[in-house]
Amino acid sequence: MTRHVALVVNPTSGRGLGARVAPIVAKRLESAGLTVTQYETTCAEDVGRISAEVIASGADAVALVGGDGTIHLGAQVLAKSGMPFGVIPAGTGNDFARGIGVPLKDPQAAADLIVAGNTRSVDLATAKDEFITTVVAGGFDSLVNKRANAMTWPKGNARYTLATLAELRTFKPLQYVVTVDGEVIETRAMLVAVGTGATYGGGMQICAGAEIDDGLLDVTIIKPVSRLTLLQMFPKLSKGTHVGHPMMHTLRGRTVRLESTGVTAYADGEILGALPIDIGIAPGALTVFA
Ligand SMILES: Nc1ncnc2c1ncn2[C@@H]1O[C@H](COP(=O)(O)OP(=O)(O)OP(=O)(O)O)[C@@H](O)[C@H]1O
Repeated sequence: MTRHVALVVNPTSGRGLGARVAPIVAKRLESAGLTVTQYETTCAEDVGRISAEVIASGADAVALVGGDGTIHLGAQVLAKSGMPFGVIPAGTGNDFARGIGVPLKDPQAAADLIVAGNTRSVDLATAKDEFITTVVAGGFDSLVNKRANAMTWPKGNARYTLATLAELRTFKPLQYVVTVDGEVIETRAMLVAVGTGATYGGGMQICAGAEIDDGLLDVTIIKPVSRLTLLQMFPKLSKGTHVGHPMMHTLRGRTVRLESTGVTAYADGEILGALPIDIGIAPGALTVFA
């Protein structure tokens, strides 16, 4: 039986990469014998609305072409629907795709995962009535995220580096109360990040070692350090060689409450809302081709 795949494309993701990648993917899926119906989103709301329509239409699978923001929007509808979903990375960060092992720079290879049809279930975090597919940033990293989102240049991950340098000039450690499965930790910190996946910001392994299907949230607290130490850590975060550094405190749990004054949390690269926030886990909520 021919499988019917709905290709939902955010043409603006990755500054137009989504629009460029979509026809390559459609061709690949069709040449493998799949039937493809393509939808282009015109605004953020379209991603969820079209995904819901596609689920109701009885398509066999959805493929989302976009970055982490697009995946976040689609996941709100696709979670717990049982609809298998393929990721075609076309954003600047692509951390969800990275976490599930989808090739990041080869749309044909990403499409081939949908053709092969092997699926797995992955966990989602939950907070403020939203599903989160990667990491919640709450501290210095949310300021970096905010600044990077407002920058138009440079295009790729270098935006996060420049935003980090700019924020470092004025940042002061914050006072937090972090409650993990009822254990209360009162601490000063540069940031507290909570994730189901390991990375954010285009490959920074802030929750290094996080397993996306273990039913647990990974919590990373970065203790107060000098600007120089934090700067020296950044290349290590991308390589994962920061693990074990005394400034890193890591925990795992099923519920996390983050409290700090004046901090806005970001999730999947977009604003989540002001702290305090309660983060939970929805084990195996999303079925992905991988
Ligand atoms: N036509 C559109 N369809 C969907 N979303 C859109 C559209 N135009 C603007 N957006 C907004 O674009 C945001 C960013 O999309 P996305 O995250 O997929 O790309 P990116 O920012 O380039 O990648 P990344 O998040 O991986 O860095 C979405 O969260 C959404 O709010």
